[in-house]
Amino acid sequence: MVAITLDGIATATAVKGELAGRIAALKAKGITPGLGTLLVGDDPGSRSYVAGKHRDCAEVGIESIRVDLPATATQADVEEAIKKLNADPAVTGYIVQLPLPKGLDEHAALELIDPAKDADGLHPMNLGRLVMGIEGELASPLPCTPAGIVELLQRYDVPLSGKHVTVVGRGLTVGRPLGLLLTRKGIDSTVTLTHSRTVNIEDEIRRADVVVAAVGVPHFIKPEWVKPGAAVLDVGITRVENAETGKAKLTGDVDPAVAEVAGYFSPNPGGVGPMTRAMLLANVVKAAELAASCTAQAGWLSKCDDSL
Ligand SMILES: Nc1nc(=O)c2c([nH]1)NC[C@@H]1CN(c3ccc(C(=O)N[C@@H](CCC(=O)O)C(=O)O)cc3)C=[N+]21
Repeated sequence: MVAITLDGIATATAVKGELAGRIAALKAKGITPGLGTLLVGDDPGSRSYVAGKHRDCAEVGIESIRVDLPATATQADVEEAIKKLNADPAVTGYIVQLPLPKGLDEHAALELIDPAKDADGLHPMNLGRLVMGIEGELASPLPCTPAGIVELLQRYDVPLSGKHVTVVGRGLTVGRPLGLLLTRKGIDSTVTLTHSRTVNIEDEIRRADVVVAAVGVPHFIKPEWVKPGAAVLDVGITRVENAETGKAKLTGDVDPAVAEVAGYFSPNPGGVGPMTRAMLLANVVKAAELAASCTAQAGWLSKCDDSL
């Protein structure tokens, strides 16, 4: 069997196309959605992702506001930059690119983000709303990678209800919130959330209808661990820079031979990464819409800005 490719590039293009009308409607009301990014330090991977996000914004007609701080920035510098983004009316949503350099407190930084502008859905209040399973007007923005994973699976009609999903990795941006999202009413998967201390991890993977690998260990998932026909999503990425050419080699968490056993396979690059970026744009547009309709407490907004 050769797996059906879950094409994240094509699917992200479709998602972006669907945002165009909403962006036009906002602009007609005099509102331009604006994505802010805060990047600290000079990690080449982070630089490349942030650059990608700004290109995406330009492509769909969203403003982007880029704030870069040097690797030597202190916690106070980072917090001051966050407060400025909270106050900047051109920024309808923003992200603090993670990981922050060693020594900086990520949790304190995330907690300072105005929840109404939290384009990553990583503010504790928004994560709390995800835990509570709040939907509709009160729903929080979803973390972009989990949202992108579910969107990709749904658009390819991969069954999730009652299915067993094994998530490999329990990180803040992927594994942990993905477990919460997949077990929501309406999605209804059964989730096994595995990590580096899981005993016999291959057994947990073998019984999965859907495997999501987000560990950052090159080619960790082996073909003999995968149930034939399962959907396998390769999320983790390891980047090795070639000092001479300056080019980076990207290696996913899944052994490419898995594509011969799986029923569906999302490659890396070209799979979940572009979907993550598309979901970020969707969150920014949604934040701008909520600000525009001034749904105040009903939305992610803690306050209603009459100037909008
Ligand atoms: N606050 C925060 N939010 C994030 O969403 C976040 C983050 N921090 N830190 C790092 C991870 C990683 N991440 C990626 C997004 C897109 C691609 C992506 O589009 N990748 C392309 C290839 C990109 C390339 O060539 O470098 C692909 O998979 O096809 C990859 C990785 C978002 N993250």
